[in-house]
Amino acid sequence: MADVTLRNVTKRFGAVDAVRDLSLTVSDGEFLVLLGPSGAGKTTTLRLITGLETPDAGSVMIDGRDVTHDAPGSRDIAFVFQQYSLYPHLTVYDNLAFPLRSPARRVAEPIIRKRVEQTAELLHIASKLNNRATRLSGGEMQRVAIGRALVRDPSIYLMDEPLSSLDAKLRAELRLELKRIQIELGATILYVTHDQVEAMTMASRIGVIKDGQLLQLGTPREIYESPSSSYVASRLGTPQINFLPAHLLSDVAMPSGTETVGIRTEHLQLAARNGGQMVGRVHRVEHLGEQNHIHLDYKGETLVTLADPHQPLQAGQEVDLHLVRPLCFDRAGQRIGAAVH
Ligand SMILES: Nc1ncnc2c1ncn2[C@@H]1O[C@H](COP(=O)(O)OP(=O)(O)OP(=O)(O)O)[C@@H](O)[C@H]1O
Repeated sequence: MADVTLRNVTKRFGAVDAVRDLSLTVSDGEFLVLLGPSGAGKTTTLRLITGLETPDAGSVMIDGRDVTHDAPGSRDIAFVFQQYSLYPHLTVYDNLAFPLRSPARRVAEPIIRKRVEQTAELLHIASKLNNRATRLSGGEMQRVAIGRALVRDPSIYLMDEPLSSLDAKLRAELRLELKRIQIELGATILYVTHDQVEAMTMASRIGVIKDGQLLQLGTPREIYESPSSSYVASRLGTPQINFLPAHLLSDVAMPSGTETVGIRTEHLQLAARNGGQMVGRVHRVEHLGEQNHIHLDYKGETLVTLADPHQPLQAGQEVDLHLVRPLCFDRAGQRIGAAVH
């Protein structure tokens, strides 16, 4: 496989800066996930790598070679789209074989057969090879779409929300399989999504992107535990991180300049009233099965946290709140270090 580098890449569409001065390296064998909301510039970034778009500034390198102005076909990239993009009139076998049968490749049929069968095994669709593409479930179709990228052994795989059209159960299954396959093949993958669970579970590193800018790049753990800004902190974690204005926490020691305190569920301990400084009132208890979501009122603000379902908490009850090393942010939303408690 290969590595891919974007150097100070900018792409504008009229007045819109779809990608702004973006620099990023996907290392050989890495599973890098770009995480961002709709319109963040994720698809444009992938299209710039494939050559379907040309940057207004900056360069794209594959394995140290500047490919910025090379034709898409010469870049040796496989792209998996959000939609299945299969040939409906062809069998699964022929759909998988299609990329290998291009006249430019001239791969011999016995080799094609071997590659197609290996790929089908890898994706657990070997028994479906003779089905027409339309005679498959959604999950099977998307496996074939992924398989069409995998048969080719390209420099890099680019994946644009390939699981987003599937139901939750299939998504969870394919997440695991994609990660397994990536490790088995040692594949280099750049995967874009707005789904934090996909990013957390599959990525070697996550790049958080917003308005065409890469805000932070790091391992899932780094991004979760040490977000550079309140925006990045809000992209990961369920329930979402709570933000409180610092002036409501006058008894908590925190670095100077702290304007907002970010409180994840693990930063907040609830205890029976025992004279603590911070008192919250349980507003609502949501039963989710293995855990409860607790909605608390604190000085007119709402905090949502997780609690053990056996913890006896009821709406209307007052509880002591203890903060454990929450995240502190300045006026601009930049992180300035955890509160000392
Ligand atoms: N061909 C185009 N012409 C004009 N504007 C475009 C074009 N392609 C993308 N844009 C704009 O560029 C910005 C980034 O779009 P992009 O599709 O890269 O975002 P995205 O993060 O992939 O979003 P989504 O998750 O919705 O697919 C958006 O504001 C979009 O409207």
